Amino acid sequence: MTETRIIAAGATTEDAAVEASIRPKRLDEYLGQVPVREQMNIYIEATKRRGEALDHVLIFGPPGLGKTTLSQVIANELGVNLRQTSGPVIEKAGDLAALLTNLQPHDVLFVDEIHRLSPLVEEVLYPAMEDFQLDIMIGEGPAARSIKIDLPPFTLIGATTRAGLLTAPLRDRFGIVQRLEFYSAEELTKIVQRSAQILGIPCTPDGAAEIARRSRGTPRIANRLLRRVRDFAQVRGDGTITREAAFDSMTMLKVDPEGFDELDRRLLGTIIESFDGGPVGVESLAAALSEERGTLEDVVEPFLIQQGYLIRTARGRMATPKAYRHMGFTPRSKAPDLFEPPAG
Ligand SMILES: Nc1ncnc2c1ncn2[C@@H]1O[C@H](COP(=O)(O)OP(=O)(O)OP(=O)(O)O)[C@@H](O)[C@H]1O
Ligand SMILES: [Mg+2]
Repeated sequence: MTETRIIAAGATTEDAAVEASIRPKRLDEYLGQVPVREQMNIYIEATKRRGEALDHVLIFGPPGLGKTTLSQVIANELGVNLRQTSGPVIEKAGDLAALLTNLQPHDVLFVDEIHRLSPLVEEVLYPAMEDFQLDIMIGEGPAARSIKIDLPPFTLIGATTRAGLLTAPLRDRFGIVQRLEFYSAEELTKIVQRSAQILGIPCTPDGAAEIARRSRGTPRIANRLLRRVRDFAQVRGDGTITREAAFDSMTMLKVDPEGFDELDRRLLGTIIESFDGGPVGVESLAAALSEERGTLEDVVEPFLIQQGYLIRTARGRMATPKAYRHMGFTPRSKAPDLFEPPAG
């Protein structure tokens, strides 16, 4: 089950409790994501000087990379209120109207999972984003009429795991689009060190680096592994997270040196063993793994692709020679033609 993966990128309740204390609040605490940070710094500064609302921001990236955190950092740096909601929660146009009419000028409305807004709600959002105007129907039947309400200038920050899930008209209404990338081991080492310091966990640089290396490029996973390794270090050692403590506990947790967990390995193993290395369509793969297609696409594949273990071709997913070697197989000798047209 995805939910029980130690390195699952989704948030657990325990994460939520600890995240409150270690979540960065200012831009200079938001580590890594250098281009994003530099750009946002300029946009925020310029907006403040002009005394305007920041342009609407779309943030996309796999789970746990810092979308919610960035939206909070932006609101903090702007010195405005942040209202948080999510796509599936806004059921009716009226729900959105209630949220928008309660905003103070320049406030930020954060809509998580914005790709899950209903089409009706989206329609209402367009003029709100473009002209700060609400166009809503009140009443029903012959008595129905449309009214216009002026809104305070506000900033919509939308977050989604994949930009491709958004409708084009919605995507076009965001002036700023930021894509979060997986973090490097060096960046994650800094994140682990910062969290360890806040939580009062003694941790050597080597220990932090070992945790970082196995965190699948994801801060949420790094922070979670830090807490698990702390347990281990407290029970088996003197409480200090050393490289050995990190190494041993992660062996016990079955997080491999690449940060892959069981689902990553099952996915690569299945492509190699059951589908001869691919190409295999994502639906067949999901069925073979008894996982949802969305989980594979949003959570598992992005990191494997970024790390060069998996490629997407017109005909499906393929395991790379690197994947064969990691899984203990000999790579196939003949490189398949990647540009073969899709089978009829
Ligand atoms: N740039 C960063 N620097 C330091 N810590 C970070 C950074 N980004 C994220 N984190 C840490 O990782 C945790 C997860 O981040 P966050 O909740 O923002 O991810 P998300 O992208 O919103 O995930 P989801 O898709 O599940 O909503 C945060 O609590 C925070 O402590
Ligand atoms: Mg989030």
